[in-house]
Amino acid sequence: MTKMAGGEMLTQLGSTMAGLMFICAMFKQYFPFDLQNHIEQYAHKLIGLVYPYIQITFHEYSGDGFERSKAYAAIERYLSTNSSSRAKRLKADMVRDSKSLILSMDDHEEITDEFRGIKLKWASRKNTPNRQVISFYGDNDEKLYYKLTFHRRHREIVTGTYLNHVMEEGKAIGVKSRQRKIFTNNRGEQRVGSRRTMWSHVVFEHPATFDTLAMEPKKKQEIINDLITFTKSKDYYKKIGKAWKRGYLLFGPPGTGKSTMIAAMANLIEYDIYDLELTAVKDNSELRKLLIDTSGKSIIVIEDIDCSLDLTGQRKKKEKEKGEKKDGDKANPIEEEKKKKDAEDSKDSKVTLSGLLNFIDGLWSACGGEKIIVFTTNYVEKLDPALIRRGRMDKHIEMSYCSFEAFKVLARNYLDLESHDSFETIRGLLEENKITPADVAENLMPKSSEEDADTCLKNLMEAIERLKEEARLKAEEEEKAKAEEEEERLKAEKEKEKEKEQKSAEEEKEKKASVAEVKENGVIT
Ligand SMILES: Nc1ncnc2c1ncn2[C@@H]1O[C@H](COP(=O)(O)OP(=O)(O)OP(=O)(O)O)[C@@H](O)[C@H]1O
Repeated sequence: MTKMAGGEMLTQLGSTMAGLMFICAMFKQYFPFDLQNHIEQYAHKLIGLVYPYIQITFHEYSGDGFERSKAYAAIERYLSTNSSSRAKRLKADMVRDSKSLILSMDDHEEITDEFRGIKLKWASRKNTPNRQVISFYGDNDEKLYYKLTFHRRHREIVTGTYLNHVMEEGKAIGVKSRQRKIFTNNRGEQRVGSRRTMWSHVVFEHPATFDTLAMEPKKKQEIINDLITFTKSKDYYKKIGKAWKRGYLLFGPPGTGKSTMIAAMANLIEYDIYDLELTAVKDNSELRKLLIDTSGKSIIVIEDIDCSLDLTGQRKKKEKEKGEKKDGDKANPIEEEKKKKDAEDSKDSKVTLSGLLNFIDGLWSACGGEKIIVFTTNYVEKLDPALIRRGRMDKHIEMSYCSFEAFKVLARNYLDLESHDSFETIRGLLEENKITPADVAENLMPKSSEEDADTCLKNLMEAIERLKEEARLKAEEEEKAKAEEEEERLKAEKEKEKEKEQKSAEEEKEKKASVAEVKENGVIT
């Protein structure tokens, strides 16, 4: 056999390609579309007999063509991490709900993947519709799809394990890169695409994390472990036959970080937040609808549960202490109007305690994937034990006044301080006085560029001393009021006693008079 020179070989390859292209063009031009289809089908069958590879295609839009295929999206994300370092041509896109650009293989690009020693080929393809078909069906969209090719001896492992692995990885990447949202139900029904929902949302961007949360480290770590264990326990919950959900009850005085904790939780496990305003829910069936409309990987929050529902099922107007209007504040007409509307709404609402219990652990509560339900309250003792019993609220977390350990977290966050001469004094002050982390944080925040760490710590110590003095005066006043009350009570008791004595003296007198009358007249009346 004569050896061909490189240039000669290329020339021959070029002319072969040109020949093939010519045949294809003739084929497309002179054969009717239906006949082309038939010939292609037979050609595929013929190839299947001698070709040892299997191909699976994943179309971007399948079935009715309205919804983007979840499998396609998962593969896109899986390949975005796998292909971005290997493919030569990439395309970048900002996918809906994603916080960053998604890099994926460009159309007609190919890469190989390896799984348990098996080599697989992924290709990104695009079908440009045939003109005859466009004119007939009016469908002129390009169809994107991925094609997976592998040797037929690996069929079982690919269809049984590899594809699951791709889907799981793709979904996990999706969860990591998606923008998280915070939903609220107090804006009435909304239309999202073709469906209606009671939830409206914005992107959730709260910066709180467990690092910035002031709390005893041991307690904090316990909560972190609990949350992480929960997120990884799908199989465990399945095994024990329990819906994959967990309830947290956060209780403590205002300003101890209950809302901050919820934000830190959502940021840690990357869940969405559904902030459920119970006073805006009409009745139990609307509550159930709202629940069904929540997605998996979400934290459903009911803040100040004691203000939203009383134990007989009659709802009260929500009056959060922190939001109450101070005396002398000018009335804001919009606020006033809103309050009036809230009050009217809450008169119409009929959510009952049993409706809420059903919401937490009824049959519907298992729908839609993993969920965390959080209740917050300033008055845990006001809640019905049925509502917060273990199993419903699995973890009760007390958010308390600022301890020295919690203060150290705030000092590190706000002032970049690990230690300071004043820390021991502050430790003593915090042990003796009740001050919320919110108040400590407020004092540690520099109010101007002239305020350094020393000034902020001094401000804090003065604030605690002031609080101490206020608490002393308040205790004195309370003592005085109590003493006055006691005095009043004793005085009232004495007067009552005196009245009683007077009354019995009068009765005695009357009795004596009537006896004398009987004696005198000899008649019993
Ligand atoms: N434990 C904490 N760690 C860090 N910051 C805190 C903590 N507690 C309070 N803060 C600060 O105080 C502010 C108010 O706290 P937050 O709203 O979380 O308290 P809360 O307990 O939810 O109050 P309420 O019961 O009134 O809703 C927060 O924005 C945060 O800056």
